[in-house]
Amino acid sequence: MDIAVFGANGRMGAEVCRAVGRAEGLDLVTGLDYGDSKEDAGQAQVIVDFTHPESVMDNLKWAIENGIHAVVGTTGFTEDRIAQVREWLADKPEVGVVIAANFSIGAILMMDFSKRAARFFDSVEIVELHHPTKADAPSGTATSTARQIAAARQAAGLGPVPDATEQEVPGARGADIDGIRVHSVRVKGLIAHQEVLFGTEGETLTIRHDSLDRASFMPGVIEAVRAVPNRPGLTIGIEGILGLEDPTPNA
Ligand SMILES: NC(=O)C1=CN([C@@H]2O[C@H](COP(=O)(O)OP(=O)(O)OC[C@H]3O[C@@H](n4cnc5c(N)ncnc54)[C@H](OP(=O)(O)O)[C@@H]3O)[C@@H](O)[C@H]2O)C=CC1
Ligand SMILES: O=C(O)C1=N[C@H](C(=O)O)C[C@H](O)C1
Repeated sequence: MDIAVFGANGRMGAEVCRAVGRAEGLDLVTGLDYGDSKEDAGQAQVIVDFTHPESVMDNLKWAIENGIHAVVGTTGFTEDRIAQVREWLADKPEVGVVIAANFSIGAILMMDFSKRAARFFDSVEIVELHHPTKADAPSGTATSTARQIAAARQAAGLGPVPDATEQEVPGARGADIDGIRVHSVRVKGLIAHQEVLFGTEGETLTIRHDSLDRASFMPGVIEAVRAVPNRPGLTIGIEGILGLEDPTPNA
């Protein structure tokens, strides 16, 4: 299968180019970076996008219009963006698009465990920690985790998180995503890490995941690349591709 990588000179794109090069049955036809013409990617059956939230929609529109499947790791997928992608796909129902905020198996399990734990705890906050050159805050993974926890709390009939939100300094209590507090740390030496802290009377539960190397994302990316031609339409997250039940929105 012929693959083109968008963002090929970036931290993730370069790793994906190497992973595709090693994967049996996958051929890297081209790696594109900012400003490159997309023409060479026209030969590909699947594009993989790890670019920038400001670039990804143009790339995706182009791929769908040209009948090319896409695996997207770039973050920044709001509900409006997801709706836009669905609209483009309506005109090309044979095209498959997989969008996932995180391709690492450990991170996917961390989100899954957090979703399961959500209904048992009154308090919950998320701390995401990343390398200092990350383009966005909060991370796509933290946003997705917060949304999934909020949905699980609502389904269980829990009210809003009861903890104090007063702050003398703006930002001290983090961002509010669907009622869940999210704190973003940017520190040199880190790659991608997240803690979900739950609390109730007399006990806490902390679920932590660490990506210590970008290699952690590659098995998920390669699985998604192999799967996407057989999954027309939009797939959010790779839970279904990995055989985990109950895929939930994680834009
Ligand atoms: N889903 C997941 O599992 C993961 C997702 N990510 C996400 O992936 C994205 C990229 O992260 P990262 O690799 O660290 O970022 P980098 O900045 O290292 O890489 C992005 C690359 O994309 C290039 N680029 C920007 N626009 C375009 C375009 N239109 N066409 C082709 N290339 C383009 C940039 O070029 P230039 O520098 O010239 O602008 C840069 O080389 C982020 O949104 C990040 O959050 C990251 C890790 C895992
Ligand atoms: O930019 C990164 O590095 C990462 N981005 C993704 C996100 O925003 O969640 C996935 C992972 O956290 C690494």
